[in-house]
Order: sequence, then structure tokens, then C-alpha cells
Amino acid sequence: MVQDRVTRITTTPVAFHDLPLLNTVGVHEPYALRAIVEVETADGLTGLGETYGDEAHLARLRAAADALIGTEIFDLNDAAARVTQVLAADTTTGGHGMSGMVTGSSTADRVLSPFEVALLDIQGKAVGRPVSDLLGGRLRDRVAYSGYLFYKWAGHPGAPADEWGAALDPEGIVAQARTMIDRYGFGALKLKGGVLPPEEEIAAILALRAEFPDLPLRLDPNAAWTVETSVMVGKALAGVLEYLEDPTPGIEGMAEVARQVPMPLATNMCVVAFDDVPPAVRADAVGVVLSDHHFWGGLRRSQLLGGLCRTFGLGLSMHSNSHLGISLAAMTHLAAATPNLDYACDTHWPWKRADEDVIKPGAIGFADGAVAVPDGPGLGVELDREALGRLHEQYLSCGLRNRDDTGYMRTIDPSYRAVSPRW
Ligand SMILES: O=C([O-])C(=O)C[C@H](O)[C@@H](O)C(=O)[O-]
Ligand SMILES: [Mg+2]
Repeated sequence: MVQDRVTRITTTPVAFHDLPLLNTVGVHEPYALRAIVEVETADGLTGLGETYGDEAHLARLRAAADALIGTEIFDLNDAAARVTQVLAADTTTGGHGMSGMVTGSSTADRVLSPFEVALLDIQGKAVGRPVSDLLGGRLRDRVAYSGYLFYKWAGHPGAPADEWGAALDPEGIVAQARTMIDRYGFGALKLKGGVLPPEEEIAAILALRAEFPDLPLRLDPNAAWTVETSVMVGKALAGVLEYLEDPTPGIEGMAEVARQVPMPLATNMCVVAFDDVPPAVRADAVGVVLSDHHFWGGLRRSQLLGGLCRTFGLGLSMHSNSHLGISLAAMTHLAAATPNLDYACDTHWPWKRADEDVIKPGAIGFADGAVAVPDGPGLGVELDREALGRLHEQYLSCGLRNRDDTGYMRTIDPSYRAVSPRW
């Protein structure tokens, strides 16, 4: 019988270049932060996990790492119990790694996630099978992702224009979509909204529809709108959007909008933990839940969410934040093994530099808008230690320690305020 125990865990914060992508709470800083988790075992196996890199989260990861020494590699229930126990007394706040919005997602689930992924990576290596097999078997060999469009400035203030240039009107968004489709082949598009007045974002979606008549389209203003504005947008885009994502804050507001607009509402803001599912179902607030293994507690818990969505007749999609290749591998294995993942998954992949990652090149990438499920054992990706060292040095020298889209925006426009709803 395969038996092995965790002997050592290393957590390394890294920073990689990011572009000035606008959202309703500000703008992405020049670097995105992530933490890379390496779990080692007595038998010499190593598993990888990737998660947010904010300071408070790093401190919790390190506390959890100490508590996980000795865990048997197949005992994910014990791993979860150890993390929950060590965080029971945690009173620190922040460090959720999201775009400035306080979410009700579970701290213990966020901390558990990279360790669960790393343990699954180790299990896969121990038995010589990909993680998707450990999750019940792959149902598809390729996982479709959507092209994630952002309003953006030409470059970070004070820096030259980046290769994408500015996108601040419908023409700019259509040009960005064209480039993204040419490079990656995406078969669905999502626009990050909540940045410009809603009429301008409606115009951008209509311009995308005119340019790409067959592609499913989504709009996500991250709760930037009142119920009235959301209903106005939903009616204006009837028959155009496959779903409208988080138009307004809270389950009640979403339920009110859902009653009045023709398309399903999706969320990664008002259903972010298991406790949110019953009230959202009772209120009929959402038609689609965006899972995200980084805050739902890992891959198996995300599958549990998938089961709940199926039970209650909800659609299932997948959310992303700025991420590297370990997360892409984990997202792809999860999606491949989740029967009711009905939509192309979100990814921020096109926004990172092709030469910046912590995994060795070649194991994972995009073709025709999809990622082939890696065949190797575990996650099927390998750590590039030299690259990890480089991105860690970049973390040390870049000076950023927490994601702060609002703070960065205020260095450029001191009068800027993050308010929800804004329109
Ligand atoms: O679907 C979403 O809400 C996101 O992708 C959240 C992200 O934080 C996004 O707003 C971003 O990267 O600015
Ligand atoms: Mg969203």
C-alpha cells in the first residue's frame, strides 16, 4: 500500500509583471503577487500549489504549513482539519487577494486550497496518474477558456505603452478581442465592466456582437450597478449576453435583477462559500455560479460545489484572478473532471508575459481557445527552480506586498473612490 507523509513545506512569494487593467475598484498594479507552495514527502515526492501572495495570507499559509507536517498524503480530510484548527484562533483580516472587494469566502478554504492541490499532485505522482483521474476521470481532453477583455490604459503611468495598447472605447475593446482571438483562438469572450458609464459598456458589448456574431459574450461589472441600472443593462443586452455576471451587490439585489432581466445572472461575489448556497437558491438570485478552487477550498470542494449546482439546477462556470501555470494546470484538471462545467472558464493568462512563469515551458498552453489536460502524473507540470528564484527576487525588489488596485489608482487620481454601486 502506498503510504507517505509530509516532511517539509516551502512557501515562496513571487511577483510577475501585470498590465494596467481597469476594474471597478481601480487598476492592476505593475506586478501581480502569488505564493508558490512546495510540499515534500518522506519518500522524496514533491507537490505544487499556487495561491494569492498577499501578506496576511502568506502568514496564514506558513502557520498552516507547520501544522501540516506529518500529514499522510491521501488523508485530505486530516489536512483540512489541521488547517481549520490552526486558523481557529486567527483574527487577522485582509489578504484575500481579490480586487479590493471584501468577500465572505472562507479563510480556511482559501488557505487549504494550495495544500490540497499539492497533496493531489503528490498522490498522482505516487500512483502514476494525472490529477484529473484522482478527481473521477477526465470527461474531456481539452478545457475551453474564454478571452477575458479589460478596459486598459496604453501603459502604466510613466512607462512606455505596452504591446496591447489602450482600450477605452468599443473600438479598443474590439481590437483587443481580435488580438486575443488571433493569439489564443478563444471561442467565448468576457468583458470586465464597471469601469465606464453603463451606456458605454453596453456599446462595447454591442460592438463585440457585431464583430463576432457567433461568440458567447459575458459582461462582469463586479457589482458596480444599482438594481435599476442592472435591469436597464440587462434589458438593453437581451439576446446578446450568455450571462450577466455580478451586476449588483448582494443576494437580494441580484434576486431583484434576476426577476427582471432575460438572461441568467452569474456570480463570483454573492455565492463564494457553501453557506451562501441556501439563501441564493431560496431567493433564486443566480443562474450560474463561478467556482474557483483558490477560494472554495481546493479541487475536491469545487467538485462538491459542482454537485450542488447540479442538484439545484444552477449552471457552473469558473472564475480566475491573475495566475501562473500551476493554477492553470489545477484549473484544467478540475474542469476536465467536472461533468456540468457548462461554460468556457475564465483565465487571466493572456495578460502575463509569456516568459514569466514558475513551471518549465511546454507542459501546458493554449490552442484553439482550450488547454489540453496534461498527461503526466499529478498536475503534469514541473517547477522551474531558476524561474521561481527570479520571480521571488522580483517580489523582493518590487516593493508590493498586497494587491491594492484602489490604492494604486489613488496614486494617479487622488480623488478616486471605490464605491459599490457606482452607477
Ligand atoms: O470575475 C471576476 O470577478 C474577476 O475576474 C475578479 C478579478 O479580480 C478581476 O476583477 C481583475 O483581475 O481585476
Ligand atoms: Mg466576476
